[in-house]
Amino acid sequence: MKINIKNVTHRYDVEVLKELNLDLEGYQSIAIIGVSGSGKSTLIRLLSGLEKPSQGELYLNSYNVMNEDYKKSIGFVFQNHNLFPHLTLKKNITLVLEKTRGFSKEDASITASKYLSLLHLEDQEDKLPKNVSGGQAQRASIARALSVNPNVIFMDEPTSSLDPILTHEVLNAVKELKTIGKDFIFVTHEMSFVKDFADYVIFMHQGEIKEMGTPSILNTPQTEELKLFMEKVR
Ligand SMILES: Nc1ncnc2c1ncn2[C@@H]1O[C@H](COP(=O)(O)OP(=O)(O)OP(=O)(O)O)[C@@H](O)[C@H]1O
Repeated sequence: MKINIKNVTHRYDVEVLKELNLDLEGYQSIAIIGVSGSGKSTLIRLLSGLEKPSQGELYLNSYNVMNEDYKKSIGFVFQNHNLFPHLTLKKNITLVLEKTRGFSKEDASITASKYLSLLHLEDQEDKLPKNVSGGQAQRASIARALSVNPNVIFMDEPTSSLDPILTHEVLNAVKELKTIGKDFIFVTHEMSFVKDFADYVIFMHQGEIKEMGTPSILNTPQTEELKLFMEKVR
């Protein structure tokens, strides 16, 4: 994928991203890491077009991310699964496909089953979110994000609400998606997942990109901030 960030500043009550510039091309799976409050979620929300920057512009694959066509070409997985509680896992997907993508009932059903199976949920599709594990619900929300056939999938700490076993289960399922030909941009605190899945890493610190490069930067930090971060997460 190709990312171009031009002079982006974002503020809520204070400035959380500061004059960010970035030009990247040729990576398929980009991890954004950093301590809590460093601006990772803000950056991924801006890149996905969920929020508009206070200043500056962001482009993904040459689309301005505020473009409505762009927004239809991406999928987003939130920290919590965000499924409709009153709908089964399968209905959570078919509803989106029918209402926002114009799928017929039959096509929506076939597509939902296909992606639920890909995430190993074929025997759970008729259950409500409250009747499956947190890991299964999060896998269903990944299936939902994939079902609209996006070019890029964003994941904002998809395992932050899960225990270590469920985290492992969800991340293993994501690793299996490496070969499906999609691009991924994700925030995570799981460094082993970064090493296994990412082909590029962006390390944020206090609203700035402090270091970036292939995952090997994690083994040889050049800045004191990344060195300290790696000591904390190890
Ligand atoms: N909607 C908001 N309103 C006001 N301040 C916000 C909002 N969202 C984030 N912030 C602030 O912006 C800063 C960066 O937050 P952000 O969520 O991007 O960091 P993060 O690195 O993703 O943190 P975490 O790992 O805890 O999710 C923090 O100081 C946070 O309190």
